[in-house]
Amino acid sequence: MTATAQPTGTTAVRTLRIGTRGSLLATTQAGTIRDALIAAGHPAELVIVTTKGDVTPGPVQRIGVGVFTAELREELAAGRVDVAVHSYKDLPTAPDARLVIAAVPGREDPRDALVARDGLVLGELPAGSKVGTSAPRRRAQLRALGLGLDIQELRGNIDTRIGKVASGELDAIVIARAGLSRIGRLDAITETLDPVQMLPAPSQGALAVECRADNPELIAILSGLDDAHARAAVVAERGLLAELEAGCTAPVGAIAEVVESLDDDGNVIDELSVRGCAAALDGSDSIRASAVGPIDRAEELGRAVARELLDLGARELMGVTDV
Ligand SMILES: NCc1[nH]cc(CCC(=O)O)c1CC(=O)O
Repeated sequence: MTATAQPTGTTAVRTLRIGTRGSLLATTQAGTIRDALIAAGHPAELVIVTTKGDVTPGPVQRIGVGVFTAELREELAAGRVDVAVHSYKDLPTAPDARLVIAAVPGREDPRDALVARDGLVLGELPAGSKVGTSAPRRRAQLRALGLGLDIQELRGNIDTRIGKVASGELDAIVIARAGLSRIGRLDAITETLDPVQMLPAPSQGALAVECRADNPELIAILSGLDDAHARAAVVAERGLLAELEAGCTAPVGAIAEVVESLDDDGNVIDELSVRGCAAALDGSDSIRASAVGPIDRAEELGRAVARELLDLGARELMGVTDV
């Protein structure tokens, strides 16, 4: 903080306005940031911002990348809110020069989860089972497993999605485990999908805490919420996505994890493991690549995995259209 910063923990502190979407998931996520700021001595409150993604029906790949985050970013850039909390995976890969992601807090489990009727796991679903998901990445990877599943469009908030299994409209859905965790519905999960079968979306389960780039005092306050390992993982996964020139609606999965390895002298050190995949939307093929390297070269590692995917034909594969 600079010498001109207001003293904290006193009555002189202005309440920080945290912009969030109005869904239960979004307000719960933003609520954790509000609570952490208050605990650190910075009064904060939530301000609900309605986004195009909240009011437009239809698949996200048709309404456009950034539908959940663009309005929130405009409110932030215009100074109507001080902080925005996003699901990181909903942000476009292109940076917004007016803003900075001042914190990537500790991340939830990034994996996808299956919510199926009768407690079934993926391998137990009979061919022809109706499985709801509209993310092209999930659709492509599910098809590539060759289980003969009937993949159906699915949107709406988490409760609506789970409700379609409870009502019998669908046999199962695939959804981010993090979302269920945040709203206290882990009980609905019948299987957490191993990344060997289903690689999650780049930055799934992570939050982006954003503010204006011209506010160093606020950046300093928010950086107290940053988790170095979560940030490194997200930087690698997003680097992979950016190198593929793809967005959150592309059939691309990635996961980066901090793992322990031995250095040349036999000492245990933390490294970053990065796995990525690109799949044809029709499930006809999918390719994978991986790398392990220093945590402080996260972006480079992610981009290197992406280049390997490109060498293996990712561009052509991602061009295969839906069936
Ligand atoms: N695109 C919608 C979205 N954005 C963030 C989450 C879940 C929470 C997260 O990944 O952080 C979801 C729902 C889902 O993919 O099932």
